[in-house]
Amino acid sequence: MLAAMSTAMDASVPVAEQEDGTVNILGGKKVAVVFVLGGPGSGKGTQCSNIVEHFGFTHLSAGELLRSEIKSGSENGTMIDSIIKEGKIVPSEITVKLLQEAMIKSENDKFLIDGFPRNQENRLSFENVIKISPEFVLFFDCSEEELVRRLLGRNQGRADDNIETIRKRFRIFEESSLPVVQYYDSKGKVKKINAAKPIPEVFEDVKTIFQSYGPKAA
Ligand SMILES: Nc1ncnc2c1ncn2[C@@H]1O[C@H](COP(=O)(O)OP(=O)(O)OP(=O)(O)O)[C@@H](O)[C@H]1O
Ligand SMILES: Nc1ccn([C@@H]2O[C@H](COP(=O)(O)O)[C@@H](O)[C@H]2O)c(=O)n1
Ligand SMILES: [Mg+2]
Repeated sequence: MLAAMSTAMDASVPVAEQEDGTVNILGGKKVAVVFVLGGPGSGKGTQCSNIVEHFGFTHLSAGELLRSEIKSGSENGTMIDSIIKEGKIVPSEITVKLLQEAMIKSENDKFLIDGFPRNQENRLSFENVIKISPEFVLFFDCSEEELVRRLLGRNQGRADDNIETIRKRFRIFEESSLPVVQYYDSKGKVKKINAAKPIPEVFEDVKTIFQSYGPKAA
């Protein structure tokens, strides 16, 4: 539902109310949000970079935001660090606040939210705080055997890319993240990609999905 309200960001931008009559964290500015999910190492970050380059989205990786929070020496840093090393999921209020700050700071109206929502608590917290429904969920599907190979070969110095934590991350993915994918699937919102193919071939399939968002502005 469009309403002629002014926003803090740009008074000329049309604003949208949610179904419950409340407005989103961007003062009601209409934005496109795509959640990007898939097992650890399925290529979410790799493909998000391609989507940013071709379609002008802003990429917000929940994992990256949490790692930056650790590096910044914030009061929650030590707690976040130990949760990530255990492959567990950080309390939603922390992650949603980081996403909220990043979205408010950005002037873009198209966001890829990578690695989120990781569980139903994440999903509900985003719905309640951010008040934006995703356009769709991009889901990268790949076998665990291939994912282990990729994660052990990633070499980016991540504290969770060791076989012990990788196994824990897979279990959390199955127990907590797949139910979120199933939830959105039941609403017809999941676009599943075969992520076992080489990177350029995966991107060909991704491109087909994003075609309607047009090329990145020059
Ligand atoms: N289709 C692919 N085929 C082979 N290797 C790939 C493919 N996609 C990504 N990779 C490689 O696999 C590793 C993991 O990719 P990436 O970091 O994009 O995954 P991710 O889903 O973001 O993982 P995480 O959830 O751990 O952040 C990287 O080294 C990347 O170069
Ligand atoms: N919504 C999220 C996303 C991530 N985490 C934690 O960060 C780790 C790394 O995430 P990547 O997406 O970069 O793989 C992940 O294993 C979680 O520990 C989180 O808690 N909540
Ligand atoms: Mg990633």
